[in-house]
Amino acid sequence: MELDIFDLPPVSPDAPDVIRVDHLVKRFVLRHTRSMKEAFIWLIKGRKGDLSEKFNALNGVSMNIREGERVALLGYNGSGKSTMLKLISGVMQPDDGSVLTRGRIAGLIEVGAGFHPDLTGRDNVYLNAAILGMSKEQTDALFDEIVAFSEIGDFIDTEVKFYSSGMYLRLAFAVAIHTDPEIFLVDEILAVGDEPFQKKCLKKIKELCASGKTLVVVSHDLDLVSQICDRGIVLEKGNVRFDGDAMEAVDVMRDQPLGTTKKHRNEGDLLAAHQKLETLANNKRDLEAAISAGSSEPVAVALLGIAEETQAELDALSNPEKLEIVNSEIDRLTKKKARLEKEIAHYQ
Ligand SMILES: Nc1ncnc2c1ncn2[C@@H]1O[C@H](COP(=O)(O)OP(=O)(O)OP(=O)(O)O)[C@@H](O)[C@H]1O
Repeated sequence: MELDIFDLPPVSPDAPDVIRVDHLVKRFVLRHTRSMKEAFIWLIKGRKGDLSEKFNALNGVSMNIREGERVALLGYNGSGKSTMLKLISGVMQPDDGSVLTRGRIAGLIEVGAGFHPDLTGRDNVYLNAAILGMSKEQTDALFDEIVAFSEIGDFIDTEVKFYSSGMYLRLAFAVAIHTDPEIFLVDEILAVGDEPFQKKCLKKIKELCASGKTLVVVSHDLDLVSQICDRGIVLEKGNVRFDGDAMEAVDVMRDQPLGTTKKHRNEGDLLAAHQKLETLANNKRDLEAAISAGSSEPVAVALLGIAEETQAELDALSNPEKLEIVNSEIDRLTKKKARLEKEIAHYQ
C-alpha cells in the first residue's frame, strides 16, 4: 500500500536534536567586473577599500532539527537553501556560528559530487560508499542491490564522465539510500531523474521517513513538499522568515492565508478516505455473505473482484480468515476521516 503522510510516525516531543544550527553565517564575495581605470585608481590610492564586496548568504540562522523530522527548506532563488544544506552536510564551512549533527549523514546535494569522472560507475560506488562511511565489505554485500536499484545496467563499468545527469543521480541515490543514513539531505537534484525513477526515489524516501529517519529537503516543488514534510522553514535573503508546519510554509511561499494548503489537501484526502471506506464496507458485506453462504475461496475472490485497488486489500479480501484486516483498515480510515473533518473545521 502506498504510504501517505498520515502513516508516517509523528515525531515524539522528546526526540533528541540531530541537527543544531546556531547563528550560522556564510559570507561570499560578490565579484564585480571593474574597468582598468577603476583598478588603476584603486592601486594609486594605495589599495584603499575593497574592490570586491562581501555579502551574507546566511545571516545568523538558527534552527534545531529533531530525530525523525521531515523538514523542507523553502525560499526563492538565492535565499540560502543550498548553502544551508552544504553547511549541514559539512562540505562547506561557516564563517561564523556552528552546526552540530548526530548520526550518519547522506547528502544528495550536487549532481556528481563525490564522483570521480575518470572512474567507472563500479569504482565510484565504492568511493562514494566509503565517503558515506561504509567499509569495502559492507559495500561488497550491497553492491548488486545498489546497481539493481540504479537500473544503470551494463553502464556500471563505463567511466562516469560519459553518464547523463540522470544516470549520475540514479547511482548517487542508490548508493546514498543503501548506506542506511540517519539523516538524509536532498537538494533539488531529484528533478533531473525521469518520472518513474523519481517515483521510486520518493517511495524509498517515504520508507526512510517511516522508519524514523530524519529528512531535510530543498525543493521548489511545493506540492511534493506538502506530501512528504511535516515542517517547513522558509528562508528569505539568508534569514528565517517562517518556521512551522510544512503546509503553512507552502502558504507563505504562495502568499496565501495560512491553512489554505492544509484545507485543500485534507478535503482531497477526506474524499478519498470516504470513497475507500465505502468500497471496503461493500466488500466486507459481500465477503461476510460469501462466508456465511459457505462459498469457496475462489467465489469470494470473484465476488470481491472490485477490491483490486491495492494488493494489500485484495490479499485481505481474498482470504475470509483475514476479515479482521478489513475491519482494522475500516477502523483506521474512520479515525483518519474524523481527524481530517476536525482539521478542516479548524481551518473553516
Ligand atoms: N560558492 C559561492 N560563491 C559565491 N556566491 C555564492 C556561492 N554559493 C552561493 N552563492 C550565493 O549565495 C546566495 C545563496 O545561494 P544558494 O545556492 O544557497 O541559494 P538557494 O536558495 O539554494 O537558491 P536556488 O533556489 O536558486 O537554488 C546566492 O546569492 C548565491 O549566488
